[in-house]
Order: sequence, then structure tokens, then C-alpha cells
Amino acid sequence: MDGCLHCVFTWQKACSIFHTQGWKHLRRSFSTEKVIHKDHSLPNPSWSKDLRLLFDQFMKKCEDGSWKHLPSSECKVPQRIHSFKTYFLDSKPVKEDQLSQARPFTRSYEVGQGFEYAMFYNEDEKRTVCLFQGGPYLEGPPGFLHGGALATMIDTTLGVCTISCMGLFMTANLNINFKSPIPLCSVVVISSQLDKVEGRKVFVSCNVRSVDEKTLHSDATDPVLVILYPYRMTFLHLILLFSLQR
Ligand SMILES: CCCCCCCCCCCCCCCC(=O)SCCNC(=O)CCNC(=O)[C@H](O)C(C)(C)COP(=O)(O)OP(=O)(O)OC[C@H]1O[C@@H](n2cnc3c(N)ncnc32)[C@H](O)[C@@H]1OP(=O)(O)O
Repeated sequence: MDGCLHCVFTWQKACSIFHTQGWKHLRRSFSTEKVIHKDHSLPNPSWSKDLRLLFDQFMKKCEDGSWKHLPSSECKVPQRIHSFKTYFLDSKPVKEDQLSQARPFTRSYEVGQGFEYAMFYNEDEKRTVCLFQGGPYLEGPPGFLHGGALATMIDTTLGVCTISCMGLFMTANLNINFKSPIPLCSVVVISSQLDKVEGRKVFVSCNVRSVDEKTLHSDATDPVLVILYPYRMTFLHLILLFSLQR
């Protein structure tokens, strides 16, 4: 949710400044805000051999331009909730002092303890792949990953797929089949693909497999994501979005 709020704010603000004043003003406008940046989607000592190997394989695929690595960023922009106020007029957003503590859920744990992941996007195939290692603080059944933690990562992967192809969104419906438990600290591959678009509704499929692809851990059946501000987002936009966050 945080990632989504953050993204909506940044994107909406970027659009409005870009259209009225041009991109130089856009960058200047953001430069006065206090932003802390670190790319969490790069290898760190907590990454297992499997995660590093997969990461390297996907980085290799990026060399011909078919896949893109999506960097992460940790950004604290106090006003990021404002654009949501305009969409959800009757909702009561959190107070300013609470906002300063806000951060994307999946990036809120210490290194290696929670969600370790990297995302890759294939524009032609409208696919997103997330390489995910769930750390010890995400335990559900003893020794296994919590289903809610996996749901979070599925939602995030679907979200990145949707935002990359279509624009800003909210998840309206998400059904997950848990087929085989995931050992804690192991690595899985979450693949999502845009299937169809009906008006503002985006249907994205998703499955979660073991590294050797032999085990299907989970799949999400016909999740529906609703686009808030329809816009065709190109990779250039995503880069712009990330550079604004830094
Ligand atoms: C690449 C790097 C980028 C930059 C780096 C940032 C990373 C970026 C990734 C972020 C990754 C985090 C991902 C977190 C994603 C969340 O966690 S979102 C939070 C959880 N979701 C929510 O809180 C949503 C709550 N629900 C709502 O706010 C509203 O119901 C919605 C979904 C906005 C829809 O409301 P609305 O705009 O008034 O639209 P409404 O007219 O009701 O419905 C539109 C259409 O959707 C359909 N619909 C509505 N609800 C449903 C439903 N439950 N089921 C099926 N259809 C439905 C309607 O029937 C309607 O269909 P049509 O009549 O058009 O055919």
C-alpha cells in the first residue's frame, strides 16, 4: 500500500509539473524535499547462492534490452499521500507526523530478515518477474513462509506489472491458491503477466515457482487491479519516476 501511495503521489505530481513547467522544474521541485535513497534490489550479503545466481541470469538477459532490472528506492516524501486525497475524497489519510515514519511495507525490515527481492520487467511480453527470498521474520508455519508474506509479494509483483504496463492502480481483488509451502529463507520466482484490460480493470495472472521450476507453490487466479489514472507508462517514465525518488 505504501509503495502504491508513494508511487501515485510521485507520478501524479510528476505529470502535473511536467505538463505545466517542463522536466527541469520537475527535478528542481523534488530537489528541495528530503529524500533518502538506497537501492535495495541489488545483491547484499544475506542473499543466498540461488538468489545471486538467478539475479545474475536476469541481469544477463537485460544486456540485449529485452528485460529491465527495476531498482528499488526508499523514499520519504511527506506529501506523497496528497494525490490519494484527491481520489479518495472521503477517506481520512494518516497525520503528517505518522507519514514521516511511513515506508514501503516490503522494504521495512532489516537487511536479510524480511523481504529480499529483485524485480525484472519485459515490456514486449508485458511480464514481470520477482526473485524473492523470504527471511526469518516472515515465518508462518514453523520453518515455512507466512502465507500473508507471500500474498504481499504476489500483490507487489502484480502491482509492478500493472504500473509498468498501464499506470497507477489499486488492487481490487486477489485470490491466491497456496499449493505447496515455501521453506523459510529459500528462493522462489514470482512471475506475473498482463492478460487483458477491460475499461479500467486490469487482469493479471501470477504464479510462484521454485528455482528449478518443478514445484508450483502458488498461483493467483484472475486478480483484478483497477487503474486510477490511466496512462501508458513507458520504461522512460519508470526511470524518470525512480530518478525523482532519489
Ligand atoms: C515499476 C516500478 C514503479 C515505481 C515503483 C513503485 C512500485 C509500485 C508497486 C506497488 C506495489 C504495491 C502493491 C500494493 C497494492 C495494494 O495493496 S492496493 C491496497 C489494497 N487495495 C485497496 O485498498 C483498494 C480498496 N478499493 C478501492 O479503493 C476501490 O474499490 C477501487 C479498487 C479503487 C475501485 O473503486 P472505483 O475507482 O470507485 O471504481 P469502481 O467504479 O467501483 O470499479 C471500477 C471497475 O472495477 C470493478 N471492481 C471494483 N471492485 C472490484 C472487485 N473487488 N472485484 C472485481 N471487480 C471490481 C467494478 O465492477 C468496475 O467494473 P466496470 O463496471 O468498469 O466493468
